[in-house]
Amino acid sequence: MEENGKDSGVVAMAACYQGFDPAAYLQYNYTPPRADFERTDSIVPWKLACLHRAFTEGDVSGELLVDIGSGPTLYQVLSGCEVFKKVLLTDFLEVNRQELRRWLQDEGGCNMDWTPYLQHVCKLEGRRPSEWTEKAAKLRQVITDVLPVDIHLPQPMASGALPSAGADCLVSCFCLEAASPDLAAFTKALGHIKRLLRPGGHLLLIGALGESYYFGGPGVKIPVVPLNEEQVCASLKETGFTLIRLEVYTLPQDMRVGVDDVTGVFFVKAKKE
Ligand SMILES: C[S@@+](CC[C@H](N)C(=O)[O-])C[C@H]1O[C@@H](n2cnc3c(N)ncnc32)[C@H](O)[C@@H]1O
Ligand SMILES: O=[N+]([O-])c1ccc2c(c1)CN[C@@H](CO)C2
Repeated sequence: MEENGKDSGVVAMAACYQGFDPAAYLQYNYTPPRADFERTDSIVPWKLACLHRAFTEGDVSGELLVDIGSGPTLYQVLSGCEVFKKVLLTDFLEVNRQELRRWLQDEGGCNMDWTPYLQHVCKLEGRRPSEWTEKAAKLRQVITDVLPVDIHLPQPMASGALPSAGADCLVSCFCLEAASPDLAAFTKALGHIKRLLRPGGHLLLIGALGESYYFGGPGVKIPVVPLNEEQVCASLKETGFTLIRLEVYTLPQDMRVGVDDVTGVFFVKAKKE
């Protein structure tokens, strides 16, 4: 711990993110092959299927869904937007919050066309893919804000950002392990975000397995806490979450495209008792 009370590893992680490039990040991870809706073994369709099932199997409900560490993406809430009246997106970087606001304001200038994602989730919902325009409108209606967040603070969001009882559901994808200097900080951050969730609320957590770095832009190499399934389960247990389901995706060789050294992806559905 440094004299100003900030952990040096956390300060170093924040410095790594100063070069983060939303457009490059989207290009690296959210275009084919990693986002190929014609391939059953592509990563993004697998994530969307996990999220769709988790949001629609009947035990998740309430008013408010909060996505922690949204980055420049909103695939995380494409299913949740049909279940919750209000959705908040959050990120540490203004460049990412701006990217999300550009899409929400629908005034052009976005670095991403989410149409194939909207169409794919409509299909998962048994709707015609052409209903993607209704889903886009629903998203723009329920996502009421894009707010700052810092998972390393005991109170990750500004006081008053959430109702005193907390959110009814949290989703967080590739954030904690990619923003933490080590496993202890990862686990501590999990405890911090748990405080944003009401008792009985659910956490849907997606993350990288076996990853030690990723590129957040050209030449922007960001260290990642390499996790295995046992460590994920141990951190959830240590922070008092009840594990409901853990699913694991192992990357086929052609999904390893040089933008990181990730070997697998985990999906966790857990509950705060
Ligand atoms: C790998 S990206 C994940 C983006 C997106 N959720 C996804 O699924 O692709 C990691 C995100 O964590 C954010 N981040 C970095 N440090 C953070 C912190 N201290 N608290 C919260 N988020 C942080 C970054 O700004 C970035 O958007
Ligand atoms: O394949 N994907 O869908 C995908 C999406 C985002 C990310 C990864 C893979 C792996 N690296 C993480 C950063 O730690 C970010």
